Amino acid sequence: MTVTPLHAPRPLRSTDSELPDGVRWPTGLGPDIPPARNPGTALDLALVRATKVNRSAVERRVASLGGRRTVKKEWQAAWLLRAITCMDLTTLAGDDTPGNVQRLCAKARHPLRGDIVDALGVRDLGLTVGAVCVYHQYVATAAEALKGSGVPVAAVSTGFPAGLSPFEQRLAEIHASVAAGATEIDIVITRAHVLTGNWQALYDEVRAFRDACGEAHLKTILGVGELATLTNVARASQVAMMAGSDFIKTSTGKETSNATLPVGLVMTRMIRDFGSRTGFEVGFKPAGGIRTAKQALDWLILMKEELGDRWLRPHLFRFGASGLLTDVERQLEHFVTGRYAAAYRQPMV
Ligand SMILES: O=C[C@H](O)COP(=O)(O)O
Repeated sequence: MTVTPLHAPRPLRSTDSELPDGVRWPTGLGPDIPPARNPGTALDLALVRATKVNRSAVERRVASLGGRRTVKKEWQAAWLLRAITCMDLTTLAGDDTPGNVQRLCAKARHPLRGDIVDALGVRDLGLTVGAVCVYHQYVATAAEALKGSGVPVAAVSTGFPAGLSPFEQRLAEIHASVAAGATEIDIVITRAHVLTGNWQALYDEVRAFRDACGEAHLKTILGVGELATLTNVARASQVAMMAGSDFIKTSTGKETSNATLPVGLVMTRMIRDFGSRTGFEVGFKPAGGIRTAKQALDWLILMKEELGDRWLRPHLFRFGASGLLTDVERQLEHFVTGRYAAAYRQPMV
């Protein structure tokens, strides 16, 4: 199959009618019904090898997205609230401590300052982020700090970020994080399997990680900045879904190039194609370098355009981001006060 920019443009305002009225919480999208879990399929090598991506077509389609929709004022505030609910609030730093993980979890429970929440009139929503994402070392700390909040703990795993530790060790890492309280596991693939076209090895690896996760949900990080071509990104996405991934995720945040819209377009097209062939809805998580509210809106527009409203919900969409909430909160403060605050007014930890 070839990825081409064939998606018909949609009118701007009419399709926004399912978005919230003013800053009142979006009720028009219906409840966030979890999708049936993707059990995976057999590896379809013929399909994988036949998949090719036309880079200039992808770039044209991405360029057209900016003009397709703009969200302003109260609509923008509502979309930004939505972005918060889809955020995997992340800390993956060498200097992480139990103290800053606990403070991050407090922020995850109450992502916006109380005065902004009240000014927006959204206190009764009990707004939280989608998850907190940490190294295995801090899973138990985060699980304890988030107890009773309904916010899940996600652990990066399997030798994150390079994914090159011994295979048994990578499996053991998943088991340990699940035992410590992680209900979402973000694994990294062996990029060499993609670069050498060893799709069977990639499939077997992701399948084994999925089995090790048990009930925990598996997010498969492709490390797109190290996969050389968009065709490889498309093929790796397919194999990851065939092997039973619940989500496919762009990046670790540690590569030179991380989440970009062209890569996002390719991966969402693969999700769409997998869904139409199997009936299973796979989630998408762009991660790495997403720092501004404007970027968040661009990603939400891409999701709405390419996959539809179900992918504007945390069951099927997450941002992996360590710094995004600061700017989102700043923009929401501007919306309610008309002034921009300094970033230190929205401390993360
Ligand atoms: O999975 C999440 C990423 O590591 C976050 O990357 P970031 O620090 O660039 O936001």
